[in-house]
Amino acid sequence: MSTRSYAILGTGAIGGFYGAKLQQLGLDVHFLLNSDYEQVCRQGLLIESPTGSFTLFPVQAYHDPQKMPACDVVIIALKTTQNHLLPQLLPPVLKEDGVVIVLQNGLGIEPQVAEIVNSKRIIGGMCFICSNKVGKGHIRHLDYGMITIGEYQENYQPIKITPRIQKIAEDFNHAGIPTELSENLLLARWKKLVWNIPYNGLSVVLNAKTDELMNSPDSRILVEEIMREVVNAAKGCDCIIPEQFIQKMLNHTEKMTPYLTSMKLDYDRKRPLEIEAIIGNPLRMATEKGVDLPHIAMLYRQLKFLDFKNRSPDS
Ligand SMILES: NC(=O)C1=CN([C@@H]2O[C@H](COP(=O)(O)OP(=O)(O)OC[C@H]3O[C@@H](n4cnc5c(N)ncnc54)[C@H](OP(=O)(O)O)[C@@H]3O)[C@@H](O)[C@H]2O)C=CC1
Ligand SMILES: CC(C)(CO)C(=O)C(=O)O
Repeated sequence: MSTRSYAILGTGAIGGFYGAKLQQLGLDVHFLLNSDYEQVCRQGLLIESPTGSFTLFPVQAYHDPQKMPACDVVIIALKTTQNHLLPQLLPPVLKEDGVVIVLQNGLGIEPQVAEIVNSKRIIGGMCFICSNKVGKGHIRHLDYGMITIGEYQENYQPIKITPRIQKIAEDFNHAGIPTELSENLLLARWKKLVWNIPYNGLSVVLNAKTDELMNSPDSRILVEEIMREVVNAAKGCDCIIPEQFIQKMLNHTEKMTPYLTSMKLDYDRKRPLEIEAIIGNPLRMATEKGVDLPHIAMLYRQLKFLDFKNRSPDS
């Protein structure tokens, strides 16, 4: 049994789910909470999942990172819109030889984290999961769960699989969370964006679930055109995604239970949207390499407009 300790920064849909699974395995897990803190201290974390529902109790819950122990592995599971808090949240919970795993959607977060901790201690993770926080301390896992993990190196240079990510992957695997290891984090992030940019973006702009986006010939064309732009953007950043990958993502989404993307859920709850991490940063990275991305640039401006309007006091 591993003796690694874990800190979860942001005990929501993914942090709550993955952290609870790791604790269920018997690992030492410490959870940072915001508005759910008191409820979770009293009643624990309720995890509903098709793979088995359970209540995690007791929970090592904290409201203040200064009161948390320094851990071997820190999982960043906040929304990226809260990442401005990381300079306060991260240093107290990370052991001197510990590592940070960025389990957030999007691109360009690891370089931001590298401004807080040494870049040699950063790992990126992409979650292929459908999970929602549906109430205080209440996580509903709907489908999937796999995580792809890759070491971060400055400027996203590819790097061989290291023993430390193998060990972390073993913890996840033993906890029932399938993992895949990647030697090229930048490529893995771009591949995830082939899904996230069209579906997260269009779900808000067109007010639609995944099945609606797939069933209308018009929105399906838009999805495909945007996916093609993401593949071109990735190519401009030296990441080659085969053309068949687009069809694979389309087929996969057709089979998915109709799903409201995380960006649409945030929009409906009038929360800030992860526009910069999911669309703005990739758009800027590829534009700097000279790639023209008219659909994505338009999607970015539309989302910025809608997000601003949605959260203005008179909306
Ligand atoms: N949900 C999913 O299926 C997937 C999500 N992702 C990505 O994972 C990341 C996390 O998303 P998700 O889990 O859905 O988000 P959630 O909103 O469900 O979880 C974020 C959690 O962070 C907490 N939080 C916010 N501020 C603080 C703070 N200052 N201190 C402590 N906790 C805080 C929130 O608490 P409170 O609500 O009380 O503020 C919330 O519980 C995102 O980047 C998302 O894009 C990726 C793949 C799938
Ligand atoms: C691809 C998906 C649906 C789950 O991995 C997701 O990332 C999201 O809703 O933001």
